[in-house]
Amino acid sequence: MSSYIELKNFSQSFQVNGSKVTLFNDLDLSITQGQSYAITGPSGAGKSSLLMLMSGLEHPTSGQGVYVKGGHKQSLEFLRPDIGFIFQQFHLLPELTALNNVALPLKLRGDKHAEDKARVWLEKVGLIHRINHKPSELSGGEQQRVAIARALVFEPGFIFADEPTGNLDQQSATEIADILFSCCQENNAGLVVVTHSETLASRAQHIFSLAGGQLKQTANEMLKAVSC
Ligand SMILES: Nc1ncnc2c1ncn2[C@@H]1O[C@H](COP(=O)(O)OP(=O)(O)OP(=O)(O)O)[C@@H](O)[C@H]1O
Repeated sequence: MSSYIELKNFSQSFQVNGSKVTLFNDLDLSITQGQSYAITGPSGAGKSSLLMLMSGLEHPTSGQGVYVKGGHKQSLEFLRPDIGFIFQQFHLLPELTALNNVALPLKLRGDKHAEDKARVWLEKVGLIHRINHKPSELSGGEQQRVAIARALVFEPGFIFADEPTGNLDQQSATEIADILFSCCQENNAGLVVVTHSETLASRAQHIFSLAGGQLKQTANEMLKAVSC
């Protein structure tokens, strides 16, 4: 039975200098393990905010969010140990080698085989020859490969990626997208990608556009045609 995340009637607004700013109202969305999703939309539409809400790391102004695992319904806070994050700026720890960056989530969970498992993941993302390099000694594309390995090494049910190719040239972006989608598929992880790139979005099975507070599903075929 696949796990899933369900958001119902999600609304988010902020008080800025005494006036109310509404990002979205009554938004509904379901994310199922093993499926891939892209969220596109203009700058400031609330895509990153939505990612933080669906991961349970922030709370909506109103609405219900549930995480259903093994048929058991629980609040979104219980999702935290079961999600991996990937960011545009990589966010690797600068003092640690690639190996230790990837091993860290396992070490924090008390896994005695953390480094062996990290090595396997660095091999999967094509970086076995760079395991002792620190982030400053790696290219942007290599750092993002480390970040993907770190996000997936503890086999979470869901991966949330915020502009994962935003800092990369076209060739590195294509390579990173290949690795990200294939690794998530191999691990049966649900993948949610927030992006301005139509090329990246078109790889997802489900594509949404967030604009003017409305989340709308886009026909994948249409976007694929545009991005070709
Ligand atoms: N805590 C907060 N208080 C006030 N405003 C906020 C807060 N968090 C986010 N915002 C505002 O919400 C809006 C949406 O931000 P968000 O980063 O989610 O947009 P985005 O669609 O991901 O944009 P981009 O594509 O540029 O990254 C922005 O105008 C931001 O300033």
